[in-house]
Amino acid sequence: MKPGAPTTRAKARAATPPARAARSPVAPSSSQGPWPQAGGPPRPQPGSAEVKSQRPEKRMTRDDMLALMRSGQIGPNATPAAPGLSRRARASWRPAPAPAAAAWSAARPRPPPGPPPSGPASGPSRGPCRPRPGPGPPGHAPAPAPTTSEEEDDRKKGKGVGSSADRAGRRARRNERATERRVSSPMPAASLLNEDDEARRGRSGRRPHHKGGGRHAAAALARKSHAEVDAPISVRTLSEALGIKANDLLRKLMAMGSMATINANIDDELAVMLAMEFGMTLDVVHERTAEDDFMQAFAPAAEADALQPRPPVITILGHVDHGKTSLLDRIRKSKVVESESGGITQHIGAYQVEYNGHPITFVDTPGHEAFTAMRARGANVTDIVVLVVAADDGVMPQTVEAIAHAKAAEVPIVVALNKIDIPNVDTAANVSKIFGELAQQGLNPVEWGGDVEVVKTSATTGLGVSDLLATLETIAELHELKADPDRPATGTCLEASISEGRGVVATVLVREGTLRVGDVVVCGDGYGRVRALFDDQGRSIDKAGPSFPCEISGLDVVPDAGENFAVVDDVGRAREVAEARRLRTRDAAQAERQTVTLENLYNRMAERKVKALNLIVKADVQGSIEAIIKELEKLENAEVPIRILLKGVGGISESDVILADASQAIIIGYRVAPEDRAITMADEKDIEIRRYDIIYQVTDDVKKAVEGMLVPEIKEVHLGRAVVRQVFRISKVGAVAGCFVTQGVIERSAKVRLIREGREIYKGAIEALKRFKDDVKEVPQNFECGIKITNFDDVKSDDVIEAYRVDVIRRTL
Ligand SMILES: Nc1nc2c(ncn2[C@@H]2O[C@H](COP(=O)(O)OP(=O)(O)OP(=O)(O)O)[C@@H](O)[C@H]2O)c(=O)[nH]1
Repeated sequence: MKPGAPTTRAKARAATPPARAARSPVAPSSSQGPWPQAGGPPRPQPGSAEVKSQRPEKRMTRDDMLALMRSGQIGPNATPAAPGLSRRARASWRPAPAPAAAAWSAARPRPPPGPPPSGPASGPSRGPCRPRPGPGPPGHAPAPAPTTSEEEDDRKKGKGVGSSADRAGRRARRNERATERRVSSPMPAASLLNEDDEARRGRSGRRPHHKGGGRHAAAALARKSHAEVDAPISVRTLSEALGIKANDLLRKLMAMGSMATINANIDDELAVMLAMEFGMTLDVVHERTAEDDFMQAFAPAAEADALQPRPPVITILGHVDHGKTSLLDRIRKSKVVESESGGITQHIGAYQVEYNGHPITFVDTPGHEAFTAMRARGANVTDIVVLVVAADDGVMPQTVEAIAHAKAAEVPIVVALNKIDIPNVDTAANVSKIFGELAQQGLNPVEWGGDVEVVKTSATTGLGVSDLLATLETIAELHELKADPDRPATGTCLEASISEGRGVVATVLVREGTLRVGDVVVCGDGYGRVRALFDDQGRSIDKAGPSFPCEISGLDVVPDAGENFAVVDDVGRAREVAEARRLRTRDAAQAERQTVTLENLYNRMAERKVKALNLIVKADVQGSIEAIIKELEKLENAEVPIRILLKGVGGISESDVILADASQAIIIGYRVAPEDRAITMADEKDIEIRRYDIIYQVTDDVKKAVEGMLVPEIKEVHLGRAVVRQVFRISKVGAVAGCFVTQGVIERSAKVRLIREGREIYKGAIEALKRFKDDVKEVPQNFECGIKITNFDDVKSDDVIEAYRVDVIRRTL
């Protein structure tokens, strides 16, 4: 990547809506003293109410800017009389919130006219930023304005606070810190130039002439070659930032194939390109969002000293029925497997066990193919994977898949060769066959000179289980797993659901820090204060440290499994992050809907003729929904699309029934019950609510329903042929063909086709089939018979009657 090229993160930031309104104000230092005003009202004093609502009141116009430049207050020749004029102050008529950047001359030498800077322009050349520090990393009090202590120190030490050199130095330091806090798009125009452009510019020292850039481009070059603009960028704000008439920008945009209006927002990249067209570099400044601050919580611990050993997180993976739950059961000496519906693990479970006085965390993931996504998550939170392979079955498709997940997570794998108690499986031949299968998947057993430990186990007898634990302990020790228990907790949501009486309950795995009752957490789109914490045995606990799995209640909405969570320092900030996320989720969903509408307009019109199976899926936990959806995806077919109109965690409500009624949908309740009113309404409206607690029953039923809706296949089966030898005309009956069956059989119920001179004359049914005077059901080859064709009397000698049957074949998926 070219230095300074836009990064994915920058793009993501660009897409992040600013959360300005709720941002914490910056408390100005008491030592700042009087501040030069840019013609605006007096600067508010620290702690005053005015400080708390510092928003731009008026954007600076180009004329304003020119007036300031003329007066010498800003610009390259700014006089020391206006040394502290902030960029914000330059850009808007409003009180400066805090001591800002020094004049251009102090903090950022103004780039000379001519070629814009090439290479990374994200360094000092990005220049001063307005001081708008974020509220600090989650879990911490908002950082004080960083200038305060230094200035106070200087003041106390009697340093020449008033000397302009000192002031400039301090301001430069402040600017550096402020730049670190600021989220600025590292997307200088120079980075978007292609090599040719750069080469051309390098040779000539000037930007190539752009047709249409015109006089204003030249003027811009003469005025300045670099600008900053706050996101979101409208044509108007860009025009003000660049000092180029909005009409010129609009014309240029049109030439670039983009229609816009003066108030339309344009994206960062386009703005940077537009600035380039006028020979300028542009930095897009994004207000630091609550999300940006929130994400800091996941940064690795800064202090190595703070790290302490933590329990390993071990995930059990493997093919269905190879004994994962039984093995974990044996390890826990509990009986989880007996409580599972249909004997299949349906949810992710996480447990902590003690071995040799050390805790080990186990994550049990279901082995059913439908739970691939869940398993993937399991592999991603884990330190070590135990791959359970049944000794009587060997490496199976989901074993291979599990290996892929473990490899993707780059974690060590220990193989538990389970069910070794089954007679005749612990033979050299069988074991070496399985070793071969493992080696084929890149897991070379230690016994074969590789590095993968294979431990023979029996969940039934307990054989080898302690060897397995000892192996895991050794590997964990080798990896020196550590975490900082003293920082605000972060971790992963493994599962979440709504529980009656407890509200949203999430199973989380703490990765760093310590989670406590009363902590405010953000998890996915949800937030809330942790009302209660429970361990894997359902016991109430006060806190959960690193690698500890626990259930939390108190979130306001059900987060998606796999979402990260972090503790933040107050509910307001948590709400801000969660609400911004929900907004983005909604916008994304809306954008998706719109895209579908536009892109598939014709398809959709055609679709109206197509039958579809509409479903509403309600389930106990998010993971179940994912699993059901994944299974249903396998039933996808062009003829009967399966439309999941609504999917959600929780019981079946009246509104679900209303939706089902309006859309002729079937409601699928997976391990949830309908509310009483929903049952009554469903009865009234004849809506089908189908309840399940085993996943394959859902898919079996949906499959049958889809198959029932497929247009059946119609197949003609030839039965026989008869030649008309003579025609009998009988009053009140009509023409009866006296025939000889030349091939096959003529059945009374058959359909017939009358062929004359090789051409089909008529297609119909047999009204009567007789042998002599008797009605018969069929007449075989080489026999004579009388055939009366329904509603057809134009039969002639030598006509051929072909009999056939129409089979309607139900289609399957
Ligand atoms: N003989 C024998 N049977 C075992 C052993 N381990 C598990 N089983 C049996 O194998 C079957 C499946 O065991 P589970 O523990 O449910 O298997 P699982 O891999 O967790 O299955 P899913 O949760 O469906 O993925 C059960 O009937 C167990 O009793 C073992 O070591 N020996």
